[in-house]
Amino acid sequence: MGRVGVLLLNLGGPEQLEDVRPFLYNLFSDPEIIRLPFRWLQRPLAWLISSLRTQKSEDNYREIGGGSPLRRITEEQAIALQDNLQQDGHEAQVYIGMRYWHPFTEEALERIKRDRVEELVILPLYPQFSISTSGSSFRLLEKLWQEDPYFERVKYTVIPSWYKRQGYLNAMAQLIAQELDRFDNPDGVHIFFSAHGVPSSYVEEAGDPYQREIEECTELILRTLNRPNEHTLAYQSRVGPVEWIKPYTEEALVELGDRGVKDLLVVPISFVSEHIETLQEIDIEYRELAEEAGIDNFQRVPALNTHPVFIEDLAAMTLEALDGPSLKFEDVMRPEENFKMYPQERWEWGMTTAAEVWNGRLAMIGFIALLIELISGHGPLHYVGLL
Ligand SMILES: C=CC1=C(C)c2cc3[nH]c(cc4nc(cc5[nH]c(cc1n2)c(C)c5CCC(=O)O)C(CCC(=O)O)=C4C)c(C)c3C=C
Ligand SMILES: [Fe+2]
Ligand SMILES: [Fe+2]
Repeated sequence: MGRVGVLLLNLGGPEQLEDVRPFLYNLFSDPEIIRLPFRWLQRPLAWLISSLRTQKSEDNYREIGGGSPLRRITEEQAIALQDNLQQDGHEAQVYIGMRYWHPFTEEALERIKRDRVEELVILPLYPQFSISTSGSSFRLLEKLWQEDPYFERVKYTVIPSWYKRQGYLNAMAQLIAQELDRFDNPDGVHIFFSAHGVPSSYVEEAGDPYQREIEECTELILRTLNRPNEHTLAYQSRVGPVEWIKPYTEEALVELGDRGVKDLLVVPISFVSEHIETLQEIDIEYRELAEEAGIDNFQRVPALNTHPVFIEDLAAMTLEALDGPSLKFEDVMRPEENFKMYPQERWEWGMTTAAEVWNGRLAMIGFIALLIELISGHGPLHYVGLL
């Protein structure tokens, strides 16, 4: 066996407040996050949306100490995985490739090349697959692979999702059981699974398996946990005006409060590290909302981070991937090449859905342009260098 590497993929997060705006710009420049009918619109729109969202995002990051802990935790996971493999007699270098912030995927590939890695396992730190997360990183990797002939030599395999693995399920069940047992009446606690949402069109039109995988993952965790508690699954972190998959976490919490639920345990399930959505959105915003709705005892299960059972399973997954058949970028699911996130496919005259969508889009662009002009004294054409 040649030199072995493991590439951990993750989203990345701003490490300090100054990073928030460029981080958001990178995120919204990704066509897997905002898909537009014209490529040329991507960057101006990314600039616009990131500018409009920076203040709100900065306020959120300020509430958790001024930055995301994602890099630190992912580095700890990488070290723990490398040590675990080494203790079992396997020499492998673990690399981190973030999609929207440092260390970027491009930097990881440079290191992999410099170290002359010959065999590589590509392991996204997302248990479930989504076009917007693992799919986006795979698409970028495929492009980088094609651009550099060095990578023709690298034998690689991709792990698309891994939420069914018993080691992961055991680690999740252990964490939940531990938190349940802190309540006075553990069996009476309502378990609330909160997953990061995606726009409904990803699932309904692009065939993103994300929602199905989240639902199946929830069932598998509950089966492993083997407790009698009632449960709910809902989706958090909606952004923008389009419809996202339902139920929404904020609505589900209010409904449970109205039903008289007093003890609630939140389980974040689409991510394996603490991040802004757990530390700020769940621990601060949703807690406040739940308490207002009458839920007196609101607790959360910590993210897996470097839980030893989880790290052991990442190591086992790596070794199985090295021994098993290799899976290429083109083998892992992705949307149709020219798929559009909005409902129209074919133009028809009259007040059709397509016409309404276009009216809405043009009105929105006009409105935003006006807003920018009012705030800054300069119009958008000035900013993109056209005036
Ligand atoms: C599996 C997890 C995630 C999915 C699916 C996902 C889709 C998705 N996200 C946005 C927009 C934003 N995401 C942001 C931060 C963020 N997203 C995830 C995970 C998933 N996103 C994480 C873990 C984080 C936090 C990283 C950190 O800094 O700790 C943000 C920025 C933060 C904010 O302003 O709230 C945005 C914006 C979309 C549009 C989307 C699906 C299309
Ligand atoms: Fe996100
Ligand atoms: Fe959020």
